[in-house]
Amino acid sequence: MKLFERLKADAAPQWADYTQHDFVEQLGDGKLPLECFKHYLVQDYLFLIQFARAYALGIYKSPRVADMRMSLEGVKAILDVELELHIELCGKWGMSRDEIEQAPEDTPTMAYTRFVLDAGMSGDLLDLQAALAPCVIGYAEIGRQLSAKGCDNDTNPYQRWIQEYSSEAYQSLANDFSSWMDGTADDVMTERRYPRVLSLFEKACRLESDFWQMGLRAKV
Ligand SMILES: Cc1ncc(CO)c(N)n1
Repeated sequence: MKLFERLKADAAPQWADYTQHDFVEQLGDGKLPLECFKHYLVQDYLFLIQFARAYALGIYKSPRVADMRMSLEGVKAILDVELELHIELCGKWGMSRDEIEQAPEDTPTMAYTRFVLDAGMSGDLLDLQAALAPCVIGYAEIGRQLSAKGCDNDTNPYQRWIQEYSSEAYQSLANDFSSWMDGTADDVMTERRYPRVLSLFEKACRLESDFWQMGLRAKV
C-alpha cells in the first residue's frame, strides 16, 4: 500500500474528525456564520506564511534536485495563489492586506505551524512530508467532497473557497504531493520507523481539527 493510503487508514478517526468537521459541514451548506469564516481566513493567511517557510525548509531538507523542485512548487502555490485568494476574499469583506498581516496569531495557528516546522527541522524530508500531508491532501479531499455535493452553487457565500480547493490545479497539486511523499517513503521508510511517521500525521490531523474549531469559537 502507498504510504499516504496507509497513514489515512491508520489515522481514520483523526482524518474523519478533520475532513468532516462541523466547520466544513456548515461551510458546505452555506450556514457558517461569517464571523467564523473571517476569523478562520485571517488566521489561515498567517498560517500560510509559516507554511511557505515549511516548504522552504523542504528545499533545504531535499536529498535531490527533483525534491527541491517539488518543495519549490509548494512555496509558489502558497505565495502566488493561496495567499492571494485570501486577500481577495478578505477584501470583499473590507479587510486590507495590512490589517490581515498585522493580526495577532491565535494559539491553534501557532501550535500547528510550529509543530510542522519543528517536525521538519528535527527530522528529515519524510518527517516534514508526513506533517504537511494532512494540510494539502485534506483540503483537496474536502474541496472535492463539497463540490461533488453541489455545495459550490451560486447561493453559497463560500462558493469561491470551495471552487479553489476543488479546482483542477489544487487537485493535481495534492496528487503530486501524495506521489512525492510515496517516492520519499520508497527510499527511506522502514517498518521500525512507521509508528513515528504515523504519529506526526495523526498530530497534524488533530491540529487541523483544532484549526476549524478555532473558527467556530469566533461566533459572536
Ligand atoms: C489550516 C490549513 N490547512 C490546510 C490548508 C491547505 O493549504 C490551509 N490553507 N489551511
